[in-house]
Amino acid sequence: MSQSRPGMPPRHISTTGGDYCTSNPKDVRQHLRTYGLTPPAIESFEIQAQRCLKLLAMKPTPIEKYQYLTHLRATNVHLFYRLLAENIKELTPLIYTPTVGEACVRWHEIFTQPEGLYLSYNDRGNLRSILNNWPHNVEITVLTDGSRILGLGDLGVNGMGIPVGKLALYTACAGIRPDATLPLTIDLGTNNKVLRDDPLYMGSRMPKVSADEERGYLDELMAALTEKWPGIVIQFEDFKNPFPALERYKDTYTMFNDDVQGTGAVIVGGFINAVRASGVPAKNHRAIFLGAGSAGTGVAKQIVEYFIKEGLTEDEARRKFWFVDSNGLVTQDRGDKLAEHKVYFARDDNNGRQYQSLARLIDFVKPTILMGLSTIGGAFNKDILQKMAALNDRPIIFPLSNPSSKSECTFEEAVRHTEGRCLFASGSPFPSLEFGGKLLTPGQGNNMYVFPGIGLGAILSKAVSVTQDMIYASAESLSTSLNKQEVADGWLYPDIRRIREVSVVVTRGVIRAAQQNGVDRATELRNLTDEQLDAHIKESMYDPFNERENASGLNMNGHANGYSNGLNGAAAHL
Ligand SMILES: NC(=O)C1=CN([C@@H]2O[C@H](COP(=O)(O)OP(=O)(O)OC[C@H]3O[C@@H](n4cnc5c(N)ncnc54)[C@H](O)[C@@H]3O)[C@@H](O)[C@H]2O)C=CC1
Ligand SMILES: CC(=O)C(=O)O
Ligand SMILES: [Mg+2]
Repeated sequence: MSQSRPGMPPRHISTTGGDYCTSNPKDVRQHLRTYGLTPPAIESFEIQAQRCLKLLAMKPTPIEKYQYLTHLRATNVHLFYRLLAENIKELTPLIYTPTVGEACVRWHEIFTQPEGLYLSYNDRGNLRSILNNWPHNVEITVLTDGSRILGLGDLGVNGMGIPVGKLALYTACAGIRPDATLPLTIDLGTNNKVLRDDPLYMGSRMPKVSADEERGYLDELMAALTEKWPGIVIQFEDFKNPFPALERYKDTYTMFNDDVQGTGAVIVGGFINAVRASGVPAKNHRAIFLGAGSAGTGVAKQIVEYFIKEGLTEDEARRKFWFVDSNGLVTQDRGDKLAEHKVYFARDDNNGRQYQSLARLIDFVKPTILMGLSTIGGAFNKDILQKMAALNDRPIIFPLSNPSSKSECTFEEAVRHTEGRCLFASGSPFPSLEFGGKLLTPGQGNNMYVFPGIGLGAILSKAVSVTQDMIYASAESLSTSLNKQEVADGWLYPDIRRIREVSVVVTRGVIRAAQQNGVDRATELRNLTDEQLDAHIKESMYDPFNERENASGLNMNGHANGYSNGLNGAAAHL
């Protein structure tokens, strides 16, 4: 790894096509003094991409492919994003769920280079000055404490893979410039003793600090981030208990919680289409949720809002949900102290019966909808799925836990055990399959369909806060973003290959909601027609294919992209 010179961006945070990029023309090579240090050919993107894809194919396992792509991003950021743009469906599972899950579990073993900022509990009092070490102007950060990474539990600072992966999607899906993104992991200790005892673990070896200590630390961090980068959008991600911070900061900072709010929005987006396709009116639906954590209750809260818009009273809407957690059906008389976020949905009509088994609860509730946000892989077994099929023409089955190993069922299981009749979306991707002479394609109910647009909408509108209306607007916009073919094919979510177009629609909805709520500071956007606003959104997006714009990126900080004077940083793939 080559070192940066003082005052220059560290080499590991690539904002360039790379000093040794084989597409650099002769004059750039001369300017960089790299002439002769790369093979003579001046290569097109297509040729470089061919080599990258060949190299990728040569890597036998997903984690090796992940490592290769990490290396590519670190050494030639524009090539990485071009490749991603052209192969988004194939590459997303490698840089995001499911592979990012394995990468986080093994982060301490596979770590080769820093890709974000780590702040520790011992750094308190100095957070503002440490932020100065970050060499770029930041517009958006994804922040985790690693305490609930996907459905994999507390992974401490190993959780860094999540901010890195989410922000790569911000760039790929919503065109936020790579150098405007900050992956941020706070090390407040971990309750994962196995990791703490592992000599390779790179975080502090103490148990997680108390809730009071966490609050004080986050207060300092939020103020520091906003002072350093006024207008920064802060996305909280994969906190075991995200509710206190969301409640505390939502009205005073431009922040949102992706697991509670983003997930709620993405599921409502697909759910609106599923309800339509089911043929059952909204008022006749009944939902069982396996898992009553931040994501489960976040999703249900947003669906309540949808049901209210469909004409139900809030109480009627709330009573459409039966939540099951690790202690069984969530009821008011269960005998344990319910966490605050579950109280709203706790049942009082269980006649003293405490349902422990999902199968028996299905017999009792006769649900039209089964949602999984429980982290329990395989929980929707054959018996459960067949019960749903027996009760409904088009059962809505959403196994949303991540990564794939934690999915409550696979697409294939859902299709086979419902005779191909289910309306399906999962958190992690599953392949299409042939059934009954038809090719069936699963929906992916993953917050990646909305968080890029929520973030970009907040940035462009210069929102002072991220309101509930902005979140809901992202859901509604997503539900309208399917094209005619996707609707005709019965899809619940648009094709991921159109994610950039979808992000424009979502971003526009978010900006309009910010304007209606009066939280926008970019008030000049209020006068734009939708067409003009779409054009403005597209224009603001980083385009890895735009040679001109990216060439000026090469000159960031007044330098051509020749920071290193050694060969160590040479891109092995080029
Ligand atoms: N598809 C998507 O976009 C998203 C998916 N998720 C996934 O949702 C899952 C849950 O996330 P959070 O709600 O934040 O976690 P959490 O830890 O807050 O909640 C997990 C819930 O599952 C329950 N649970 C655990 N074991 C159970 C069992 N045997 N039977 C029934 N319930 C059980 C727990 O009691 C708890 O209520 C994770 O796998 C996460 O990856 C989260 C956010 C977005
Ligand atoms: C997708 C996501 O945010 C999660 O599984 O936590
Ligand atoms: Mg998450």
